[in-house]
This record gives sequence, structure tokens and C-alpha cells, in this order.
Amino acid sequence: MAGSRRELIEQLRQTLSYARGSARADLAAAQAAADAMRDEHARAEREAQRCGQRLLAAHATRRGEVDRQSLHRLRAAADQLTALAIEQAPGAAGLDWPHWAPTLPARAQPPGLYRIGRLLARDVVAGSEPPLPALVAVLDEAHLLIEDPGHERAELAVRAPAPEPTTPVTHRPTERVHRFVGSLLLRILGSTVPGSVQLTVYDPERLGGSLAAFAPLAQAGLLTFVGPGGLGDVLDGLVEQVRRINETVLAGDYAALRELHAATGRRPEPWRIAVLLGEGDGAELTNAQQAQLDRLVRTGPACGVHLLIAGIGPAGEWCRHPQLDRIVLWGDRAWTSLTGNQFLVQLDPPPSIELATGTSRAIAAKVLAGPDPAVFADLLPAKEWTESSADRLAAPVGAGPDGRLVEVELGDSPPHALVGGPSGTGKTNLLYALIGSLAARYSPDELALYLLDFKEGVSFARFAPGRRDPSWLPHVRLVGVNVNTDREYGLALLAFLHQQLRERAEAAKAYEATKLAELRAEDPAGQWPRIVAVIDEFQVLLDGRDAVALEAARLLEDLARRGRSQGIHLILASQDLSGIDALWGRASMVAQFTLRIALPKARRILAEGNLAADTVPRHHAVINPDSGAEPANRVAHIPDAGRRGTLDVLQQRLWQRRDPDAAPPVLFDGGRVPLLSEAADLAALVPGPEPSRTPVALVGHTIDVTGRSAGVRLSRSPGRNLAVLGARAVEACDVLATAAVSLAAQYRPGAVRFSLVCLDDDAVEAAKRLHDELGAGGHDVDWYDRDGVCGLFAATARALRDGGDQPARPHVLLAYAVDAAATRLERKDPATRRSARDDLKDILGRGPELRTHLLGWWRSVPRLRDDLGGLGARFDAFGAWLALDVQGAELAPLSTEPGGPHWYPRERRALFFDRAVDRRPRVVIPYRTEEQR
Ligand SMILES: Nc1ncnc2c1ncn2[C@@H]1O[C@H](COP(=O)(O)OP(=O)(O)OP(=O)(O)O)[C@@H](O)[C@H]1O
Repeated sequence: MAGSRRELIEQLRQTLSYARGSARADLAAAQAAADAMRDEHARAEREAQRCGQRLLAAHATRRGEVDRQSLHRLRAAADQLTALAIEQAPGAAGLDWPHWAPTLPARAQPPGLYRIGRLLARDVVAGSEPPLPALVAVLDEAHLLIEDPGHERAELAVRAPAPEPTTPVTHRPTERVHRFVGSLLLRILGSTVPGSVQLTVYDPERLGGSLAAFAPLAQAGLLTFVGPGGLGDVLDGLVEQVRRINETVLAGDYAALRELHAATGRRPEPWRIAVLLGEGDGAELTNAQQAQLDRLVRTGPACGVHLLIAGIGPAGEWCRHPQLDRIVLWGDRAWTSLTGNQFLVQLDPPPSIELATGTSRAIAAKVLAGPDPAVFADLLPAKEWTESSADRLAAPVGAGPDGRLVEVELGDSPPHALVGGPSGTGKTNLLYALIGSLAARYSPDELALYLLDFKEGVSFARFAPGRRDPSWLPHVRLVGVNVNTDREYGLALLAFLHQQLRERAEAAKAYEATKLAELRAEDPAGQWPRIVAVIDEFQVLLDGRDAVALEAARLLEDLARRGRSQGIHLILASQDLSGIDALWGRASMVAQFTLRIALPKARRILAEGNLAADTVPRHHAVINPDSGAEPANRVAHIPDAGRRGTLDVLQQRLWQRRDPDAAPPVLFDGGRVPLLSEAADLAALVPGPEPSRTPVALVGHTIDVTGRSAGVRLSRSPGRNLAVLGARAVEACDVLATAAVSLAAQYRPGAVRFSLVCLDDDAVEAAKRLHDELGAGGHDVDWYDRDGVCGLFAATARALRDGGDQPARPHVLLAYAVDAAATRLERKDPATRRSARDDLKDILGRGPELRTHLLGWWRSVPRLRDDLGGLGARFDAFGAWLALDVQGAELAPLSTEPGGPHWYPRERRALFFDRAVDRRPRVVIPYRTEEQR
């Protein structure tokens, strides 16, 4: 038993010992875990601390960044605002006084704002805010009510709550108010065109003493001081101005002068500023004056009438009008109703008295001296090619005595213009100014110009591409210069315009339109620009009683009557219109030319009794859209538009803008002989398929608006020969060379045979040159002289007889001075009893059907007649002829007109007639061919 107890105890001890050991181990483990936890905790704490510091650092960095960014943004915004503010108050409206000088606004630029100081934001630490200019609006915008409650200390103003914009108190204007008004007036006067601002100062207290610096303006009528008791008159006078401007200037078309200015670029009325400095007793205004003041506050700015008010009372309804801005001064700071409670204004120090006096003096002197003469740039619009010509064309040509632009208008009324002025008075210059002014406003889709100058000189040539200047005015479709002897060219232009008139009338009929604006509206895809034809020295065209003059007058009359509704306008200019019977004799035509432009000393262009042209100074013109009736006179100074850097620069600019497919104008220069090598019609000739092709022999340049060549078609019909008539050898040789060279261009070498026969020593050189040129081109060409002529004719006639009806290879006989061999040609061959003349007649008669054509030169018509059979001979063998120095009457036998065509020979001009196509002969210019070789 005892043993089992001992065992039991032993067991228990062991168990206890085991348990103790186990507990100790657990304890140790727990302590180790606790230590580890503590370490972990300590580490976590340290980490947390580090994180916190990092976070703080990151936060600080980020915040710094944000601060920097917002400061940057703030500065950028402030810079933008400053730039905007400078833009709004440009030049003298915003410059600091130390750097201040008057500046002129750009033409048509509306008035901006005026700097009075800089803005102080209330909740920004003083000094850290960017210096934004504080601006106020006056002209075309607002009136100002200026108060000075009398607080002297600026700090007070910064700390004090902003004054509430309640009904203002009427304070007697202090020195500060006067200085403020003076500064503002100087900015306004210095940034507007001299004379465009008129001041009225009502200052019963100091009688204008404090604004005495502006007194020089009074000499120029720009300043009026009004004495005590004058307030009512001032208000009544301004109310009357507003009424007049509304009624007669704005006239229901515009709501305000500002609008009119924006739409037309004109500012027909000055700004009127009334400075009303009251006595501050609050009892100055009667009820009637209150009512007038109320009217002016409401309606003044639209009419350019503005009030700067201080110390006028009692304060009534007018004080609360939104067009009246309030400015309350404290020391050197101010509160304004524009900037509100968030900002105060640190006022600029006032300018020196000398600056104000000097500026006023300069403005007065400028106004008394009159406006600057207009310059060409003044005629140009702000944006080129933006106007529509659907209803009319309108463009300024100069500036009136008041400096405002004077416009010329063409449309339904007035439709056409007469321009007159003796030589040297500036007619050409006026036309340049008008053309430039129109071309800058209207694109070539809106305006097409046809320019013709009958006098010697090249005045309109500048509008076409030239050797030195390849540019042209894109509106110009045709330029004719030196047309003095080529009246036919003028006629051709009128005929062309007449054709345009017909086309437009037909289109208008199809669309049931009665005028151009309607046609354009109905046919928006159509090309219907207004057409303006300018004809300088047009009287040349109407000179005499010949067919050209009669036809020209008929076409002019029709164009003048019907052109108005089809958008075709004529501008006719002349040195002296007084003696143009063909014009004045047609009352209905003259009546259409209601726009009259008279240069100094122009006669008869204005209505009888209207003597303005006699007194208008040099470089001026009287523009009169009412047929010259005196009340419609407008005198304009015309800028120099011919000088370098004016019209030429505009032309370059517009040329760069032209449609790349636009063709240059057709140029006709009557003073220049065209070269065959430059003829487009020659360049277009190429060898054609044989034998179907009918070749054409060119003979000269037509005096026509197309600028094409005239030619004879050498078909296989009777009479397809050409006779060149007259004694001028050089021109005759040129005509034959032109014909030969152009024919040669239509054949491959060998496909045609040329036979040259030259019987005049003077022509040998030219004929030889042609012979060599044809030969050099690979063509078959033979040379015959006096001894060979009969043989050639005989052989050719024989070939025609023997060849049957089948045409052989084309054969062109070029016969120079055929008549020089008269005796030889006459001589009959005893064997055959035929003469060379008989052979010649055979060639002329049968040749064309068998493709043998004779292009021959006879030095007179009787000699040709002799060769054709003498007296009574028929000229049918020559279906085409070209006459050089041959009088019209001598051409009677060749002409369809009884007594012959009306033609007086002139140098380098020929009368050409092709029975197959012409109704009557046309004038051509024989090409110069010498440069050919
Ligand atoms: N408004 C102007 N301003 C400055 N110069 C001008 C003005 N008008 C004309 N002139 C100059 O006067 C001269 C004559 O002008 P212009 O050629 O226009 O006269 P015109 O009447 O056409 O004379 P003409 O009929 O003899 O050609 C030119 O040298 C021209 O530059």
C-alpha cells in the first residue's frame, strides 16, 4: 500500500515537475512573443513617425507647388488682364503720365476706356497683388458722377467698408475732383482725333479756373465755359443735339453713333462732353432741369453726348441710371461703381498743368490748320474683298474738309459718272484712287473693270502685266491704252458691253428679275459681277460724224439707259466736256450720268450756276451725285494714288490673292505694233489632217476686245485669194509673211508648196527672209523674180488646166508687187496668144477649188484692176482684201458699201475684208514679223 502511495506520489511529483517545466517553457515562449510584439510595436511606431514626417514633407512640397502654380496662374491671369486693359486703353488713354503723349486712334477704331489709376484688391495683402490698371468708360458708353466726401486719410478708405452705392450725396467739388476731371479729360482729348471732342464746362464756382489748362481749345471752338445761370441752357442745348442726331443722323437706321461708325467707318458727329461742376448745395437743379438731365443721362451716350457731373443736385432719378457710373474719391484712392466693393482704386497722380496746356494748344492748332490731307491708305477698308455689289458699288475717293471720307456710289442711282477736268488737274489720279478703292472692297467676283484710255500715254497699262511688273489687277478684264487713233477699239468695247447687256437682260428675263440684285438672288451660282467701264478722253470716240462716232453714240446711249438695271456702269472722263455735241445733244443720255465729278476748273460738268469747280483747290474734286446741282456738292481732297507705295502695293497684294486660274486682262496698246511671234492664234496652229482641213492665213491683229488675229480661210471655194493693196512695202511684206508663216505652221514639210515671186526691189530683202525661213522649216519653196514671173504663172495655170478636177498638193503663190511687171504680164505669147495676165486670171479663177491660192500685193487698186482686165473688171477673184494706204473711196469697187468704206489710211493699220465672213471691213494691225527671224 505504502509502496503504491510512494509510486503515486512519485508519479504526482513527476507530473508536477513536467507541468512546471512545461509552464516555464510556455512562460518563456510567451515572454519571447511579448518581446517580439514590443519590438514590432516599437518598429511600427518608428515607421509611423517616419511616414508622418514624409507625409508632412510631401504635403509641404505639394502645397508649395500648388501655391507656386496658383501664383503663376494668378500672375498669368493678371498679365492677361493687364494686356487686356492696355488694349482697352491704348496709347494716351492708358500711358503713365511720365511717358504720356497724345496718340491718334486708327481710322474707324471705336473709343476705348481710360485709365484713372490701379486696382487694389481688398482681401489681398497690400503690395502682393499685381498692378492692374483701373479703367473707366466714357465716350459712346457712359456718364460719370464724381463725389468727394472729404476724407483725407487713405488708410481709412482701405479699412473702411466700401461705400454703399446708395443715392449719392451732393458735395461741393473739391480740388481733388477738379484734378480728377482734368486728368480724365486730358486722356480723352489725347487719344481722340483732334477736333472730335467738344467740351462745355459749367463751373459757376470757379468759372472754369481749375480747368484753365484746356482754355486754348476755345480758340478752335472746342471748349465753351458757361457762367452762373447757364446750366439750363447747357442742358437744353445738349437735349436739342440729341434730338437732332436721332432724327437726322441716325434717322432710324442705327441705334447709336457707335453702330453707325462700325457699319460705315464714318463718325459724322463729334463727341460732346459737358463738365457740370455745381455748387454742392444740392439745390441747383430746377424740376425742368432735372427732367432734362434725366433725358440726357438716358439718351446721351448713343448720340455721343456725355456728362461729367460733380456737386450738382438735388440727386434725383438720373443718379440711379445704369449709364451713370459713380466715382467716390478718398484721398488718393477711390471707389467706383464699375469696380464694386472688391476693389479700390489707387488713383494716378494728376498730370502737370503744362502737359494739359501744351496738349490743348497742339489740338487747337491742328484743328485750326484743318484736317491732314487724305492719303491713299485712308481709302482702303479694314478688310479687303468683303463687300457685296448686289445693290451698288460704293467707295471713298478722298476726304472732305472735315476729314471725313467722301464716297462715290454707282448703282441704281446714280448709275453712271462723268468726270471732267483740264489736263494736269488730276483726272487720271482720281480714276486711280477710285479704281483702287473699289478693287480693295469688292472681289473680282463682285466687280469687273474695263479700262480704256484714248489719250497718248500708258495710264491704265499699269493694271495689266508688264515687262517690269508682272502683276495685274485681278478685276481688270481689259485694258486699252494709246487708243487715240483706234476709235474702232472703243467701239469694239462698247459693242462687247452691249453684248453683255443683252446676255444679262436675257438672264434677268428668264428669272423674272428686274435688277441685278434680284438676278443674283435668283441665280446665286451665276457670275454676275457689276461691270464698270472707264473711258478716259471718251470724246475722241464721239468725234466727227462718221460711222464710228454715230455707232459709238448709239451704243453709249443704249448702255447708259439700260446698263443701270443690269449692273453695267460707265465712267466717262474728259479734259473738256463742254464741246462734246454728241453728248449734250442727247439729253436722254446725259440725264443718265447723274454722278458728276469736277476737278478744278472743269467746265460744264456741274449744273449751270454751280461754280464750285472754279473755286475748288488743287488736288481736290467736287463730287456731285445729283447731276451737278449745287446742294449736292461735296468737296474732297483726293490722295495721291499714283505715287510708289500706294496703288502699286495694293495691286501686288490683290494679285497675290487672285484665283490661280484667273487670266490676265486683255491688253490693247495702240502705240505698240504687235509681234507675230507673240500672237496666240499663231501659237495655236498645228499641222492638221489632210485634205479635210481648211487652212487659215493670218493677216493681222484685230482691233477688238478679244485680242485675236484676223485671217482668211483658204477653202476650196471660188475667190479664196487675198489681195494686199497699197504702197507701204514694209507692211505689205509683213502681211504676206504673216500669211505664209501661219499657213506653213499648218502643214508638215512637203505637204504644201510655196512659190515666192518678188517684183519690187524694196521688198526683195523681206521676201528673201521669208523664203529662207520657209525653207529652213523644211517646206518646198521656190523663188521667182521679174524674169521668172511669166513662167511661174504659165506653169501654174497649165497645171490647173491639166490636173483635171482632182486637187493637187496645195500651192500657195506669194506675189510681191505684181503690178511692177505689168508690161511683161500684158505681153501675149504669139504661139498661144495668151498673156501672163491670162494665166494669172486663170490661177485666181480656178486655183482655189484646186487648192492653189494667190496671196498677192498690188500697190494700188487701179493697178489691180488693170491686171484683172482693166476698166469694168470684176474683183470677185479676191474674196478677201487688205488695204493699207488706200483711201476708202478707192476701195468702192471691192466694197459692198456704196461709195466705199469710211476709211482714212493710217500708219500700221489696215482695212481688212473677207467677203465670206464679214459684214463690213474691219481694222487690223499688220503684225511685225522681223523678230520672227
Ligand atoms: N491728288 C493729288 N495729289 C498729289 N498729286 C497729284 C494729285 N492729283 C494729281 N497729281 C499729280 O499731278 C500730275 C497730273 O495728274 P494727272 O495725270 O492725274 O492729271 P490729268 O488730269 O489726268 O492730266 P492729263 O489729262 O494731262 O493726263 C501727276 O504728276 C500727278 O501725280
